[in-house]
This record gives sequence, structure tokens and C-alpha cells, in this order.
Amino acid sequence: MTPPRLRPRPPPAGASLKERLAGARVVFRQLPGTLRLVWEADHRGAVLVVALTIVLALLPAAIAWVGKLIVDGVVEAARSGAAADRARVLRLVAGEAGLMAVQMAGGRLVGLRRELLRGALGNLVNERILEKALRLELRHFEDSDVYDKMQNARREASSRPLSLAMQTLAIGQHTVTLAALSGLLLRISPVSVLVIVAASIPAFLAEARLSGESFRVWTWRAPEGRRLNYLEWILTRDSHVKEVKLYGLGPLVLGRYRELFRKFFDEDRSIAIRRLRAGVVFGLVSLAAFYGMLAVMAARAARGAITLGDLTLYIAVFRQGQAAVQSVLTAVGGLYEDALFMSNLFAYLEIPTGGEAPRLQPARTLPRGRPQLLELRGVSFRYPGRQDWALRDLSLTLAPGEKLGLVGENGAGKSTLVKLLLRLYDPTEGEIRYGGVDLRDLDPEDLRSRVGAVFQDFVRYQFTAAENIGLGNPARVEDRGRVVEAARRGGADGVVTALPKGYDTVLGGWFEAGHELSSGQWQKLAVARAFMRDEAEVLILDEPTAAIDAEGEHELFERFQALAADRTAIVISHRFSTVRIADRIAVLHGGRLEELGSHRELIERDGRYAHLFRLQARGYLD
Ligand SMILES: Nc1ncnc2c1ncn2[C@@H]1O[C@H](COP(=O)(O)OP(=O)(O)OP(=O)(O)O)[C@@H](O)[C@H]1O
Repeated sequence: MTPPRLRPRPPPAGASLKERLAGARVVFRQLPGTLRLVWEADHRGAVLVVALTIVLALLPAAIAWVGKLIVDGVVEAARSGAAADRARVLRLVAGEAGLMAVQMAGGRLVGLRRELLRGALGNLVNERILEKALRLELRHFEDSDVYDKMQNARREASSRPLSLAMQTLAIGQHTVTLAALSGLLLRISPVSVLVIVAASIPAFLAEARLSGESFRVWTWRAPEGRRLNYLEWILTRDSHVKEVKLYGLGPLVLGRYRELFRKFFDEDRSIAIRRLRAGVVFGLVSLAAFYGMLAVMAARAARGAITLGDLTLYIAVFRQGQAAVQSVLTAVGGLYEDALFMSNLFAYLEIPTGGEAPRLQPARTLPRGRPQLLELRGVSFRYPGRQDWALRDLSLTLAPGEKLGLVGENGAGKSTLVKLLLRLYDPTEGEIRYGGVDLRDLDPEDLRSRVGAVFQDFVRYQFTAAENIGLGNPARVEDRGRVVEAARRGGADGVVTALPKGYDTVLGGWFEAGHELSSGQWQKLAVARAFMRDEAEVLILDEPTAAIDAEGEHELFERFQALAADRTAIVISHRFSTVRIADRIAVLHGGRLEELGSHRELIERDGRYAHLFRLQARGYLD
């Protein structure tokens, strides 16, 4: 069992301001990285959006000021009755209309550029996530922490970077707007500026706190979210429907689904309610502040201490100011949430990889084309986070071209040994040498290109039959002659020619016109895929015949003997009739090499192999 992992604890609900500020600092560290991504995705768009935003930031103050001039102009024109004053008012009205038009068009243009930027940025980030997934090693995929990070990153990272950049920009824009409006207001009432600022601080703090909380809920939810997806998957996948129906699993699985969903829903509702409550309370506070100040200003205007235009300006500025404060608040809330999500994305992108890099630079190379000596020297292996040994002190030498059969009960360590040979993991102790070179000193890509393998859990690609085979050698996937030859060698040609469109038939049930195959037929394609690697020096077949019928198995092995004549081969099988043709057979038990020898030698030895062989043989004879 994997020991429970320590997850970073969220700050407790009552965290001190200092702690929260420290958290915010960490959060705002995401900004440069995010802006760099935006720049990379579309720098022209970014420049345009920033320039337009600056213009838009200054417009509200300009419009409010022109509004004041209009009112004062009207009062003046009414008093003087001069045509020139009336004309001035009309010019001012036209000016304000012009400013409003610029504001509207600018807003639309920013919206359009933002949409374009969203596409480019989303694409860039998704590509980064997938590129990183390619660099991750098997151990990462088998680690649930890393897996959660990846799912978290994938979930919203394509929309979050733009959102973070835009929220930052919005804060900048509305802060400039507020500064310009405050400048206007300072002229007539410095106190009201103070009142606006003071009335918005509590709302600002509440927003930052609640959005932090909602992110934490999301992060904590990642493992449960995966469980929820899994439950959904059980009920909706074709591969599960038989068992779901037979065992009547529907109500049980659906019940678990509902339970988890309910929990999520309750958490979301609680945050939404608290947000609403804070919004209403703080909204009322600022409303009271506004009307209190309006009463003061109206009284001053009535006394003639300020002009009617000043009063209009106050109302306009306060309304615009309120709107700007509200926008900053929303942006701050969103910004915090976005930045937290981005920190998750960057954490994922920064997962250290390169554990597979060769220890020596440049990597050691070996002549190609013919197999080399393969040696295991005192190899022991423990999976990360596990206490028990999957393999223990294994020493074994395979001569070039030798065929080794590997047998052992479930969990004996057979597949683990294959993972070590492919350098998907490194031995915890001891070493594996190929051609006299430690695998850790070879380039893993070079090593893997020398191996053809059929895994126990081979993949059923929902592509055409030709591609299912051709993917064994991506450079040759279009080479039909080669694909047909590999199909023949792997014994899959019969399967393919019986398909409605032959090699061009799309396989599997996921896509329209997909043609489903039997397990044995899929397996034959997987074997053919391994045969795409003409130049493979080592062939590994991990239970290649589990789903193949007896006749198919016999055929495959005869062919295999011929084709693998000059290659080293390791065949893992539970069928002893299969492994007996190997030059030598290794019997693994509890991760240790218990017996090693030819079929004849092991039968004579009368140990575990002989016992198991007789058991199976008796089963066939009875
Ligand atoms: N990804 C993993 N993480 C942790 N432990 C693992 C992992 N894969 C396998 N193990 C453990 O390692 C041991 C050896 O497993 P392995 O898959 O090598 O057995 P096997 O001989 O191939 O069995 P089978 O015949 O069932 O395929 C088992 O105890 C198993 O629980």
C-alpha cells in the first residue's frame, strides 16, 4: 500500500493578515510567468489591448468633466441668453457624444482582441501541458500527486492565463480611472474621496478571502474530482456495460456519484452564499456612504458654495467611481483565484524531469543491428513509496540471440523486470548492462529503439488497422509495404484482410464507422506492431498469447522462433507450453530468481517449474 502522502495544508480560516499577505505574495509571483505566456502567444494583440485599455481608463473622467461643463454651460447660457453660450453648450454635447462613441468602439475592439488572444493563449498553454506530459516519466504517471497536478493544470489552465492577464489589466485600468476621477473630485470635496476608498476596503478584503477559499476547495477536490470522473466513466464506457448490467452496479455507482456530487455542491453553495452576503452588506455600506455625501454636496450646491455642474460632476464621479471600485473588486477576487490556478500550472510544468537522462554526457553508444550481451547484476527494485521489494537481488546473463522464458505467479515481478529493461525505472540496487554498458549511461531513446515489445496491457488505438500496426515505427507508418509485412509476421494479416476496408478500416468503437475487434484480434495487431521494428535487437513479449487461441499461439511461436532467430527474446507467459521452447527459463518467485535453466534441466531438477508444468500438462490431458 502506498503510504498516505502529505499534502500542503491550506492556511486555516483565521490566518493572520501577515500570513495572508505572504500567501498573496506567493500568488502574485505567478504574474511575470503568465505575462510572458501572453506575450509569446500574441504580442501584437497584447500591445494593442494595453494601449486601448489606457485610453479607455481615462475616458470616464473626461466624460464626467465634459458633463460638468455642459451643466455649467447651460446655466450660464440661460443666465446670459447669448447665442455664443448656446453654441458652446452644443459643441460640448457633441464632444461628449464623441467621447462616448470612442468608449463604446474601444470597448468592443478590446473585447475582440481579447477573444483572439484567448484562442492563441489557450492553445499555447495546452501545448505546454502536453509537451510536459511527453517528458514525464512512467513513475510520474504512477504517482497520484503528479497525476492530480496534471489534471488540475489541464482543467482550467487554458482559460486562466488570459483571465489573470486581463484581470491585472482591468485593475490597472480601473485604478487609473479612479485616480483620474479622484483628481476631479479632490477639487470639490477631498472628504468624499476618502469616503469612497474607506467604504471599499472591507469589500476588497472579503473578496480576496473568499476567492482564496474557493480555490482551496477546488484543489482539495482534485482527487475526489477524479473519483467522480471515474464513477461517471464506469457508467458510460462500453467496456464496463456488461459487468454493470450483470451485477446490477448502476444504483451503487450512481449512489456514490450523487454523494460526491452533493458534497461538492454543498461546498460551492456555502461559498456562494457567503459571497452574496458579503456583497450585500458591503454594497449597502458604500451606498450609505454615497448618499450621505450626496446630501452634504446637495446642501452645498443649494447654498451656492459649489456650482450645479460641480454637483453633477460629483454624482457622475461617484457613480463611475463605484462602478470602477466594483470592477477592481471583482478583478481582485478573480485575480487571486487565477493566480492560484496558475501556480498549480507552473508547479506542474516545473515537475523535475530528466531522471531518464544518461548519466554520462555524451551518452555511450553501441553498434546497431545485432543483439548484445544483456546482464543483470544484483538487481533489486522497490517502487517509489513502497516498502517491499518487487525484485530482489536478480543476477542473470543473456547471451546475444538467446531466448529466455520468464515465468512466475501473479505479482512475482515479471512485468517490473520489463520496465527496468526499458529504463522506465532504474534499479534501486545493482545494475543492468547491455553490450557492457550500464543502461543509465545510454540514451533511453536509443535503448528503446533497439527493443520491440508487446505489453500485457497493450494499447488499442482507435485508428485504422494500418496505423495500429505502423505506430510500432512512426517514421514508417505510411509505408504500406512495411505494414503489410509486419502484419504477416505478427500473424495479423488474416484479421486485417477480413475487415470491410482492409488496412484502412478504423478500429474500435469510439468513433463513427469504427470496427470493433475481439481481444485476440487486437492482440495480434499489437504483436504485428512490435514487428514493425525490423532493427529491434531485443524482443519482449509480455504474455503475448493470453488472448490468442491455441492454434494462433502455436503459429505465433513458430513464426517467432524463425523471426527472432538472430535476436534476443524474452517471453513472459503463464502457459508453460509456450515458454518450454525457450533456450532457458527463469522462474521468479516473490521478486527473486528461484530457478534458471532449460526446460529439460528444470524438469530434472524437479522444483517449482517442474511442479507447475506437470500441473498444467495434467490439465490438458484430463
Ligand atoms: N506501479 C506500481 N507501483 C507500485 N507497486 C507496483 C506497481 N506495479 C506493480 N507493483 C507491485 O510490484 C510487484 C510485482 O508486480 P509485477 O507487475 O511485476 O508482477 P507480474 O509478475 O508481472 O504479475 P502478473 O503475472 O500478474 O502480470 C507486485 O507486488 C505489485 O503489487
